[in-house]
Amino acid sequence: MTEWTDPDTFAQALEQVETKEKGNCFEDFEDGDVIEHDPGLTLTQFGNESWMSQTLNHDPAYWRHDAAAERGFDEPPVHPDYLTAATLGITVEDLSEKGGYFLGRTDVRFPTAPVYTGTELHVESEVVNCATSSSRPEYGIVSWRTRGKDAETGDVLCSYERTNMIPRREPVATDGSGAAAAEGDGDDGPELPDEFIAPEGGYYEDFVDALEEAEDENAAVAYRHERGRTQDDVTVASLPLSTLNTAKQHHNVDVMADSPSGSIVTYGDVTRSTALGHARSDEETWREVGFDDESFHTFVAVGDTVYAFTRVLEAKADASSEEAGTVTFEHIAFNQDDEPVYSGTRTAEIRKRSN
Ligand SMILES: CC(C)(COP(=O)(O)OP(=O)(O)OC[C@H]1O[C@@H](n2cnc3c(N)ncnc32)[C@H](O)[C@@H]1OP(=O)(O)O)[C@@H](O)C(=O)NCCC(=O)NCCSC(=O)C[C@H](O)C(=O)O
Repeated sequence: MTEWTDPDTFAQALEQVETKEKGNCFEDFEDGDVIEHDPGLTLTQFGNESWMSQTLNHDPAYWRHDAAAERGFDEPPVHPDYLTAATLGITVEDLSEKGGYFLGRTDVRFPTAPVYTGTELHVESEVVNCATSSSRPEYGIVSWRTRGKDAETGDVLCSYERTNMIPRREPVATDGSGAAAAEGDGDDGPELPDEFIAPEGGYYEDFVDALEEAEDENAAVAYRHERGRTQDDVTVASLPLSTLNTAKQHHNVDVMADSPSGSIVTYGDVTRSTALGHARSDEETWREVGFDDESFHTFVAVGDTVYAFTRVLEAKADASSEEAGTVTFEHIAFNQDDEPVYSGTRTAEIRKRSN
């Protein structure tokens, strides 16, 4: 028998054989396609606690039965960030395993809440838009509407619309207008207010008071959170794989050496959940309502530290419980060089001070 493990022979064999490909390229998606994702995942207590502990989401209602009961839950529920990350993770093999960067997401909602551990997740996605990238000929831009359902009841537990850059099989000619606009628009951005106000505490009333104070002056309610989380092998590779996220961006250093990031990068949902964990540690969260206009601005890699900045946009008395009001925040995750890496708006019910 031929000794195929002789290095020269093996190199020739590797060049000549077909590669059994994984994932899809831009050309494989068409508007209106519906994809039922084969991987499923049971939302376990272990998965939930691993996600929450590593992203510093330590709200006791998700960890302790007494704290859960006090917040109206039957038991510590599945954290919405873990549910969102698991819903997306299951879709990766079909949608983004080829190596497309996660650019943004909007309309993240939880129609059936709370969700408890032991629930089996079944996920489907519909292609809602396929666009040419005007700046990157080797990529297209694809958006999908995704729904994560309870496999037993069919209830939608988490839904959102996500956009990724997806590699093309064949690069196309582009007009380069995206890159040109970015270089030459000369826009310095909006001016900052004269003053920044931080709420005194983390209750609903603290946000209302701070917004009222800001209204009287040229001020904004905005502050940074002290905690940071340096990215390591667990956050970069283990957490995405625990959600069945097979994107090579998170665990294949060899392939990623030749990519725009040059190395493996943190799963967008880890970056975002970590920043949200920092923000939540400075507030009295009651329930998560939803997330919009999420964008990933630049890569986060092993050794980078994820910090968070919060701007309070609005506070309204209406909420699902009299114990809470509703607050809309803009959260910005940033790195050790103060570069924004993620931004998005979040609407959450925040507990009122008890009388
Ligand atoms: C990915 C980048 C390196 C691209 O940078 P750059 O080339 O400078 O271009 P732009 O950032 O302007 O964007 C490229 C085109 O994409 C469009 N875009 C950008 N954001 C959105 C959005 N939210 N929705 C729709 N379209 C968007 C721009 O308009 C550009 O279009 P065009 O001009 O026509 O070409 C850089 O953006 C970057 O580094 N981003 C961070 C990416 C990242 O780190 N994501 C998280 C990690 S990857 C991941 O989590 C994968 C995940 O597992 C999964 O599988 O999804």
